[in-house]
Amino acid sequence: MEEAGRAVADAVQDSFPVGRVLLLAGGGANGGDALVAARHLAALGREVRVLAAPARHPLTRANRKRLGAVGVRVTALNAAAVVRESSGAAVLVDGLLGTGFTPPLRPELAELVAAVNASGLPVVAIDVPTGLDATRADLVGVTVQAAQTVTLSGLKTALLFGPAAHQAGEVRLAALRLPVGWAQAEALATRPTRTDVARLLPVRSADAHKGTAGRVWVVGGHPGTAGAAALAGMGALRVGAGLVTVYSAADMPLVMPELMMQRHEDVAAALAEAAAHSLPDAVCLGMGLGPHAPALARLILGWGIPCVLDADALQPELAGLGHAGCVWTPHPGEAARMLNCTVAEITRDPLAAARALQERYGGAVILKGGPSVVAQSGGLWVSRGGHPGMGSAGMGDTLAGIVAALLGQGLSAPDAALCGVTLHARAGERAGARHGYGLSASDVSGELGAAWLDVVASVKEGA
Ligand SMILES: NC(=O)C1=CN([C@@H]2O[C@H](COP(=O)(O)OP(=O)(O)OC[C@H]3O[C@@H](n4cnc5c(N)ncnc54)[C@H](O)[C@@H]3O)[C@@H](O)[C@H]2O)[C@@H](O)CC1
Repeated sequence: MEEAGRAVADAVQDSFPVGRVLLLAGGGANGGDALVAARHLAALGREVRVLAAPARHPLTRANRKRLGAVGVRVTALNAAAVVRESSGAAVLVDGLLGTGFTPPLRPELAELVAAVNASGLPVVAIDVPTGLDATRADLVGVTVQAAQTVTLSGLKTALLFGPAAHQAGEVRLAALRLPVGWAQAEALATRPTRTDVARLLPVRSADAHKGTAGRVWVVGGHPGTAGAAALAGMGALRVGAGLVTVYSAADMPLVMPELMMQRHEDVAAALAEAAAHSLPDAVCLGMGLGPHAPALARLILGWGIPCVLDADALQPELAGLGHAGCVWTPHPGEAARMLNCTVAEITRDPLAAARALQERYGGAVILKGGPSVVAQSGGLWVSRGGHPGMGSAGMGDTLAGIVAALLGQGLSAPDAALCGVTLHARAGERAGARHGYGLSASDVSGELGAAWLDVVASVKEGA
């Protein structure tokens, strides 16, 4: 609690260095953090006002005494006091409820939340804004709208995804030194930086050639959806695959002359024949593939080589067939089909959904979204970056091709998944800066080379 409160005081001092600070403290440990923060802010010479509920937690009680001992007066917490004390304050610290909140909010607390939101003050929330259930990405009722949330120990679902994340504002992670085992389950997701990702990217030797840079097969497209496979092929070429061949039952648009096109009425037979000759380094399948996708997925999974399963290849009948080298890339709708649940259940807790998909299907999983979650047997990673314009057709096809190309260049499935979402997001930011919401998947492909260079440059910049 001492470390938590100090981290909150530091954040307030950093972001709102002048003016009076109004702190609201609930009766639990979240309130205790607020009382500690008040003591540290007072020690920094800040003018503080503290409104507190009766302390229920023993450490909260102790910290209330310590605050009194340094001369800070604590006043009873109620909505009228919040309105009164807001006037003239520069910032409000929300320490009403944290992870101990069980919805629904009791009426007296709902009244306090309404008063906080009506105050017009910027709010720094401690751990999670009051009214958010830390384990859910949706809203469960009235919630404090924070400008900043200082979260303790680890990231929480509510701070990463959906409408809940909008309530949290800018999220700062205060890494506390806690005894092993104190960290909560929801803190297990980590958010690698670009520098972390840069260290995973493949580095070529000077004598590299097209045969050593990864031979990738793209299996997709059907009359009407041929472009999906073409986009995956473009994505693969733009992150450096040496040779990319597209197998499809449909005629392909000539998007890049470097893509090799194989059109076959019977794609399964063509693949089997080619595989008898030699297998590629990686396969990417499912984009616009249509009804034959599950049978083709079984064939390709049986080869045991690195592969990406996307779109039509994301079927419940393939549960348990994944191996260490495969990456499944569902969006929430496909994830719901794979887990036989509703889309709302997926988006309410993407971390749990990604974990469940990985356990059921094997290999690594990219649950796509803003942000995406990468699940692998060792844990969960949450992606950074991206652009809202990326919510358009074909973006997932591009990502599938990117990940396949990285697999083909020798990355493990989890590393290819993490590097893939990072490069895709960075390319989306670059293309989004030029095209805004008019962004297309081809635009993103065009920025992949520059995105790769940005990620590599982050090591020098320390980003
Ligand atoms: N997890 C960690 O590693 C740490 C956690 N700390 C703090 O501890 C907090 C959790 O503390 P607590 O478990 O004491 O819980 P909280 O302080 O979040 O909430 C407990 C209080 O909420 C009330 N409450 C619960 N549901 C309610 C509802 N529906 N309507 C109105 N009131 C409701 C309870 O009666 C109780 O008084 C974290 O959010 C964080 O701020 C830090 O002090 C230290 C490190």
